[in-house]
Amino acid sequence: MTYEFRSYPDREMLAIDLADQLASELRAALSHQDRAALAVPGGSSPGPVFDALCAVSLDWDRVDVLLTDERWVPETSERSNTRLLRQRLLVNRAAAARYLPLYAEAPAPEGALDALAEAIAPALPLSVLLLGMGADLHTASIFPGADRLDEALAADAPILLPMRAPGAPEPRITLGAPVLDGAMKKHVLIFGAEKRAALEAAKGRPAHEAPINAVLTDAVVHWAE
Ligand SMILES: O=C1O[C@H](COP(=O)(O)O)[C@@H](O)[C@H](O)[C@H]1O
Repeated sequence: MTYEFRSYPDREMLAIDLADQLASELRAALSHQDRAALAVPGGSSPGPVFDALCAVSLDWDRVDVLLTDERWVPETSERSNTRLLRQRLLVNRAAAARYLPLYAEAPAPEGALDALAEAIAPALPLSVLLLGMGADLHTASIFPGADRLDEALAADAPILLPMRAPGAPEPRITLGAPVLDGAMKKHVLIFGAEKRAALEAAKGRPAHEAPINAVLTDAVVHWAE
């Protein structure tokens, strides 16, 4: 597993530069295919990247945008990744993109899983993927110790899986590792010394202990303090 590690002087420069790279890769994908699919994380890290990316000029109406994972909470919740996306990415020029949701009103992810996966399937493979990572080495909602970890990491994992984990306060829904790993371009966004050290310490560990390792081959990791 080899990945490139890019260190930036600060988070603002990282956000601008990374948004620029994502935009270039989307443009390149759109130059030889009708539509491109962009998958992005939720959580606390990607907001500034979204702020820069939503303003770039590209054929957004030919871009499908989806989350890598969602917390099973309504959009009114502060913890909703969809809410973040609607506020910070699906605005400005990027408002023209087609959004493929990872949440529907149902008491649990199992109640909406098939319909959500069916809508995503035609947009695959992902053209451009941006992932986040927790200090526990989870990525998307593939957590160490999660109930369906083995299933999510398997070569024949479904597109979408429900997930429950000790480190996650609510049920989750997540893209499976093969869909993530199969993206044409892969980027991981991490901030802070703790995550950098965790990623370094993850080298050589099996993916069920360090899920991030399932998606790192040929990825670019973007880091700032
Ligand atoms: O819960 C989640 O966590 C990860 C990492 O989030 P961060 O707040 O540490 O940046 C995120 O990538 C994922 O999409 C989200 O659901």
